[in-house]
Amino acid sequence: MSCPYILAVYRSPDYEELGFELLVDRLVCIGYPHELLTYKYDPTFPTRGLVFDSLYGNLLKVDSNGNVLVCVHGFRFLKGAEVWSKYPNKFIQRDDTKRFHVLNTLFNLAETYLYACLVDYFTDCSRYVNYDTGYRHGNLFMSFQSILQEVRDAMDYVHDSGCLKEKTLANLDKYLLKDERMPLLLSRIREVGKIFLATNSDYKYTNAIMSYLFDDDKDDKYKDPEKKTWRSYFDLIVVDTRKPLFFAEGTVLRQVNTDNGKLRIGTYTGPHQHCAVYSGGSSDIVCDLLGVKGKEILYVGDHIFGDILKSKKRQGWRTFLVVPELAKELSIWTEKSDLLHNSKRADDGISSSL
Ligand SMILES: O=c1[nH]c(=O)c2[nH+]cn([C@@H]3O[C@H](COP(=O)(O)O)[C@@H](O)[C@H]3O)c2[nH]1
Ligand SMILES: [Mg+2]
Repeated sequence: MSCPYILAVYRSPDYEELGFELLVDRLVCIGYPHELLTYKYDPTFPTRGLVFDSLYGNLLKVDSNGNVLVCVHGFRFLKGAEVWSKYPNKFIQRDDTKRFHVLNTLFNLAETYLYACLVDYFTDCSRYVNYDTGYRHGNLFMSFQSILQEVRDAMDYVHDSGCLKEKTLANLDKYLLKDERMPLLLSRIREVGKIFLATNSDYKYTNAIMSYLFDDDKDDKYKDPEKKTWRSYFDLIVVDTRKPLFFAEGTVLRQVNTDNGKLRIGTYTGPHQHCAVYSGGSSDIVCDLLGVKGKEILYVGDHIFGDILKSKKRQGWRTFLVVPELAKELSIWTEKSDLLHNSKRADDGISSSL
């Protein structure tokens, strides 16, 4: 199992809003205009899986074959002819990852909205001259490609510097959904199999989040000495996994000292110890430590590339992609089934009269 959005479900839109504000702060800090601070995160605009075209600065919704379904520049939706002129046959080569950046994860929602805000701002700002591939300000040219790079760097900064984690931990009730049934669910799964946790987060953050989710605080344990720590619900815990690298060569496996969160030096070579926490490693090491083969593993993740594709294609693991948005989509399909049915009938009617 991966951790964020699987075991730890962030509250939407509060968490994305926090990510967006930290991203804008970072951009302003590195020299972007202060006016950007006036943009407020709008959860109704971004959706997961959009593609940012770093040549023309557009956000695209494409189907699984690369056909462009929707194209938006800032907040302006392009009409059919405009889309055709930029994308011949209304089609893109999604494999061109230098040009097309796919915004796959729920962490990317704030980033998606930020691309729209930046393009909206620079397009309307009289200080900048608009070009097809970016903006000119005096003798400075800012390409959409450089905007992409700077936003990506800002995103990594927000994660790596710890500012997002710090704010999340300071207000866990606001940013995390807690489901009291989690310990029971994991206990039931463990009756029939083994459970492991593999997360890219570090131990300190994982421990804080999981302790909160499992009510694993010291006062409670004092009252009830039988109470189990969150770690006891797992057969194996690996942090700092660096997926997708984890599914290939991986990194050195080290043991975490759970008293102080520090890594023990040297590569861990001993047998697996229950309730121990490891850092790094690879999917092969997980199989060895648990004594299982690839196809015996069901891996639950929310990242179609980093979690699902890599584990399936490289290791033959069975996979389970969590797509929380589907619940909303399905309820729309159910609630509006009459409308959708009538619209299909009208379509069929038009086709048969042609
Ligand atoms: O540098 C980064 N740039 C990113 O775009 C990014 N997206 C997620 N994360 C971090 O990944 C961790 C979640 O990992 P898992 O889903 O594997 O539990 C969490 O700790 C996240 O902070 C990022 N770090
Ligand atoms: Mg994840």
